[in-house]
Amino acid sequence: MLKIQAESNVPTEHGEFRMIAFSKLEGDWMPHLAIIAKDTDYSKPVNVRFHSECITGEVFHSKKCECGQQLDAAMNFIHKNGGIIVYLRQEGRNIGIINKLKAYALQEQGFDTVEANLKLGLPADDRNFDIAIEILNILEVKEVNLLTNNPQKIKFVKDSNIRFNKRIPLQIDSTKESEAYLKTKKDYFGHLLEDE
Ligand SMILES: Nc1nc2c(ncn2[C@@H]2O[C@H](COP(=O)(O)OP(=O)(O)OP(=O)(O)O)[C@@H](O)[C@H]2O)c(=O)[nH]1
Ligand SMILES: [Zn+2]
Repeated sequence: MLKIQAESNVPTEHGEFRMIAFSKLEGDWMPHLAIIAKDTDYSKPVNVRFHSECITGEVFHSKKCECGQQLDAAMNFIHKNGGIIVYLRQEGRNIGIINKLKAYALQEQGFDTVEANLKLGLPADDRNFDIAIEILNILEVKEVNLLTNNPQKIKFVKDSNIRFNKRIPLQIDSTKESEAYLKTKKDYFGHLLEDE
């Protein structure tokens, strides 16, 4: 059973958060994390971001995607307005960093992000958000405002016991390197992205 393995306060550039590690196993090196703003009011809809891990974007500031900037924007918003970032160990839409780098190598040859996964015999997106729902239940969250552009994340909440109040868009301006990636998100996955 998924449970809280450890928790502590963490001061960050965006302010102080409570960080909680969730896993079935105590010795897990890659637990899912909840990063929670101090004054979060659970009696109102809670601002929640489901964020899938992206080491290239978040740690190394890759320009190929907007994950790092989305995480920063979400931390900023949540520190100001209360809420929770559920940080999911779903690197590369859950294909892992080795496969993501293989997919990037194919993208260098001209395949888009979806085609590259399919060419590797992998699904375009191998994620589900059941574990994020489980984490919200452990935290006793009843109703959410979801920070996302991804309709799949909204569907997972709507199909769960958690009430969906509204979506908060989390759009980052595209760059020349991320333009094609964002276009594929919109055209193939139906992401709710406004034209710039
Ligand atoms: N397979 C693959 N994964 C990628 C690629 N670029 C980014 N990713 C992964 O895509 C995921 C992006 O996840 P999220 O930030 O949760 O975002 P999302 O599903 O786009 O939805 P939003 O909530 O709108 O941001 C991360 O796990 C990245 O590692 C790529 O080219 N190929
Ligand atoms: Zn990324």
